[in-house]
Amino acid sequence: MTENVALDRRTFADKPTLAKELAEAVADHIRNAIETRGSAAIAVSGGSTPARFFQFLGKTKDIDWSKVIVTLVDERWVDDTSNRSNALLVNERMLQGPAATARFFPLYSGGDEPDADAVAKTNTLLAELPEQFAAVVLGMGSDGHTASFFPGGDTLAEALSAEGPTLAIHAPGAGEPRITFTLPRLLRTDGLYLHIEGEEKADVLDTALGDGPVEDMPIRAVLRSGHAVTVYWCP
Ligand SMILES: O=C1O[C@H](COP(=O)(O)O)[C@@H](O)[C@H](O)[C@H]1O
Repeated sequence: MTENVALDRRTFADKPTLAKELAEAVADHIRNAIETRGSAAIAVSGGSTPARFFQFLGKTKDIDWSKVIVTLVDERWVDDTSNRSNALLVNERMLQGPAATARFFPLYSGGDEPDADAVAKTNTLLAELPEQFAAVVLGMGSDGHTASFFPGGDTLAEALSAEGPTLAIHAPGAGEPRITFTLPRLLRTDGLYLHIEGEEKADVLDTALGDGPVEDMPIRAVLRSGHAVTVYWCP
């Protein structure tokens, strides 16, 4: 097992404070990437946790948002009018105001299933991404999934090892078919964050940091990757 000696766990008093601090950290990465590489790309999670963080980040004024690409670490295979769509959340909560001039690269490319053609279409769009993300912000489910690396996922092993950039995955706990960036592609990032809230998820993280198979708690693949991970947590 690869021990992650580079785990930095930060605790915040409440959800608004965490969201503001995380937005400032990601904004720093964006500004640095624009300064050093001319543009910045970030990949963010969906679900319910990041909404407040998206609002703070999207309101950041001292970023040239026209040089920023925003994408998702994973997506449910639903169109962007569905309340299950991670893209809808990003559009409604982040890509308003100052951030409205950012480019958004969706992972959902149409149809009922993320079949080979649909994933190829998404991957063609993603070929425009810079080699390195400025920041990747992961979430985590109470089953230990992150991105769409779900326990029991039919392509989990490939998702954790392939170059990608994305692939389709189906899992009993996933709700819908999913598309996810692969772990190797997500690890090509300046900053890697795990944003979790509440005692239950802190306990899940503690369990994940113990021994046990990656297949049971795929977040372990991130924690054991050797990449520095900064955990943002609040009660
Ligand atoms: O389905 C998903 O769930 C996880 C966790 O979401 P949360 O609602 O518990 O915050 C999320 O990180 C992932 O991007 C999303 O597709």
